[in-house]
Amino acid sequence: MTVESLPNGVAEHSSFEKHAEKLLAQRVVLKFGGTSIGKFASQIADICLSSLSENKIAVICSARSGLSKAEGTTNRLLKASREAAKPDSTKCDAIVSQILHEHISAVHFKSTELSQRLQRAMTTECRKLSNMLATMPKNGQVSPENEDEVVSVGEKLSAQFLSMLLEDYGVDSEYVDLSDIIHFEVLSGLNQDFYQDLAQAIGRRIQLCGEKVPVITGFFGRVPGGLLKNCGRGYSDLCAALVAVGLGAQELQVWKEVSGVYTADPRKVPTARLLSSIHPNEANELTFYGSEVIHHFTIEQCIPKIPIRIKNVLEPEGAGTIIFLDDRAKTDPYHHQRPKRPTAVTVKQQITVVNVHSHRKVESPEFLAEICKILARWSLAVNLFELNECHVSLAVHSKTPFIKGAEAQDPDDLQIQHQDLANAIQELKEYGAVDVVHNMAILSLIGLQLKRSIGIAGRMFTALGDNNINIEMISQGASEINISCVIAEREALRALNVVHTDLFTFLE
Ligand SMILES: Nc1ncnc2c1ncn2[C@@H]1O[C@H](COP(=O)(O)OP(=O)(O)O)[C@@H](O)[C@H]1O
Ligand SMILES: N[C@@H](CC(=O)OP(=O)(O)O)C(=O)O
Repeated sequence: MTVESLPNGVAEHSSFEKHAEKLLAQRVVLKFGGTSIGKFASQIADICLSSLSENKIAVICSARSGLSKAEGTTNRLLKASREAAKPDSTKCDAIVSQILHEHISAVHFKSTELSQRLQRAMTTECRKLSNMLATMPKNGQVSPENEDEVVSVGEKLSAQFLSMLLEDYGVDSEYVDLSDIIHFEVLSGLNQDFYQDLAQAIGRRIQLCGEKVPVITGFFGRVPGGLLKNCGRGYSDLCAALVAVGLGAQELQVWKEVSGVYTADPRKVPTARLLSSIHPNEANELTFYGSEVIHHFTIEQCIPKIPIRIKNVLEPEGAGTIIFLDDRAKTDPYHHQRPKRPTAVTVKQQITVVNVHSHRKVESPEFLAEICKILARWSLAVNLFELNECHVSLAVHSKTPFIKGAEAQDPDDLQIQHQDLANAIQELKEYGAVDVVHNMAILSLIGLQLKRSIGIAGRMFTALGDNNINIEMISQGASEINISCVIAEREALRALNVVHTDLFTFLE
């Protein structure tokens, strides 16, 4: 229909134009986390409706969690896959029944027909899961491919749920399963070419939905070597980024239960302030050093093309925090002359410090090379590294650092990681005297402005010293936007508040 063919005057014309604009407009991609889907499904439906009135949208879902991620569907599925690999396990059916029961009890639709359709679809999905678990090899090992296939059921269930919920709200929607989207050749591993091809494949698949709102699994496969193994938990953020790139979206919105990125974790620092924007490098550094607001692969994929906005499902009208390249300097000529201050402070707990004093039986370069080889052999990710020719101090996280939501990991995994650390320490002893200090934390001050400011590090260390907080190790310079130090874990919360008060509240 053309504008001229519209039967009546201006009102129709403007509503037509609005419709045409919407058709031509780039999409907004909305990603919802598992706990939000578990606790706030009706708010999510309202958010989608409100966004739809202005934009074309695409929706990505993580697997449903009840009250916490630790008790969420993904954790239950991981447990089921481990159980299925045992020769004598009898627990799989009970886990699958519990997952199905939790999903079915969350369905409170107006339409009985839709409720029944969804219940049937979810029952079929869980029956397929049971069969899959029953036929898995019983050799105590779960292959990455089998683990992925089991875990993907979480996102399949939640995306089907949300798609039908939107239907129940009168929105024409389509469930999109990306668990078998990879049908192109993966030539050399999961590099940027792979992610580019994947984003294009995802974009093509979603375009098939036409005018329907795509509700997409936050899980994509079949990833060579496994999605979980390659990307870790929190992969739905990455999936959302690829959807956004594949669609050339105008913005990726990651909806959470916090209003955005704050100057410190708002659950730990009551005076923390919401940041209206944050540079991608700062956001990545925050994620790595304990403020896991978003999986860092997400940022890598979206930036510089697509801005990411963190928003709160419980406060949808808030602007949230935008993660994008810093153009404040362009729009605000006085930006660089203002008092230099850090952007945020964060703390990473469960750190072990390992000090190795060389017994000088090998030359210094060999000593350092051997230490690095041992760390690589036991897959230990070192958060801080301090060295001179015959002494090395390492701050190691007892959990794999890039895993968002690592606190939700299974105790078995943690046991393996502790064992890896113990094995590494044993090998390090061949090269020197080793002492190990457990129960430490890394406190990090983060900000692009740090490289241009004088005296901030001194001020941070003085604030800690004035409050009798002992500093075990200092790192400044490896990253020019981060000043970190190691302190006792029992002081972590107090240190965070002390530094926040001194550098964010008083440094105005
Ligand atoms: N600087 C920070 N700004 C905002 N949230 C932070 C920060 N540091 C840590 N967090 C924590 O990150 C979490 C992110 O929100 P949440 O909705 O709980 O995550 P998810 O969607 O992964 O379940 C919150 O628990 C919050 O306390
Ligand atoms: N369900 C997956 C993926 C994910 O991203 O979860 P969430 O969006 O709830 O953090 C996990 O638990 O890791």
